[in-house]
Amino acid sequence: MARPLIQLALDSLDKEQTLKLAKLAAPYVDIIELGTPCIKYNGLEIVKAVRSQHRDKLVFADLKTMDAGYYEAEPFFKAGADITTVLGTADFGTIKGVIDVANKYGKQAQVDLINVEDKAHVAKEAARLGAHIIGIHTGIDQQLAGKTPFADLQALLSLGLKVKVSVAGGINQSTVEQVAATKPSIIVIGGAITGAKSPAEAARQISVLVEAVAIRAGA
Ligand SMILES: O=C([C@H](O)CO)[C@H](O)[C@H](O)COP(=O)(O)O
Repeated sequence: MARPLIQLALDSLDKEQTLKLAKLAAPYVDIIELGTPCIKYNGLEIVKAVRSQHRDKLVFADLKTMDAGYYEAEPFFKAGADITTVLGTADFGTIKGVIDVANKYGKQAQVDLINVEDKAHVAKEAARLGAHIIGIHTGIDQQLAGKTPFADLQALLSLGLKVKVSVAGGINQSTVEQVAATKPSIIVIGGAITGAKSPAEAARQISVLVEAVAIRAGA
């Protein structure tokens, strides 16, 4: 089995701290995400900086677009982002706009199902519109209320849509094997790496755990 890609989520407002964390964890991750707080604070410049420092990684701009999809996402693709996000709670016209502009640049649009009531309906429609990735996402505030993404991930995967599936929401060294075993395309890890005493070691541990699950599944 091809292992899921590992996405490092960077949610700090501090540009230097963001670049430092990206550098420390880069050897162990496939995708570097500029999280929504980071993108709102630092804008296009942080995308350009990460793009130029990590030519071999996918750069993810977590715009969480809610309106004017094509118009909002285009400058981020031009700046070097490979993937941008649009909210599943947005109008399908907005979602289509982000998909269209992603296709124009040979990039990818991710539909984030955070706070979406009928996830199956939105996921099916997003897939029909040509979304490249659909994301199950338990947000930071939802995590504080004790929620996890695991049941929603199973439900989305069981739809069998022809689209990549990403999962985010408080995943750490204790839960990443259980998540990897369900075979999502992308596993997002934020706080478990960025909040660790040694972010590089935490990222290394996670990559070893994900690799081990893939090897066991292929055996
Ligand atoms: O997308 C995120 C959040 O909504 C803030 O924008 C996080 O990057 C995502 O949840 C991953 O971080 P962890 O939950 O800390 O793993």
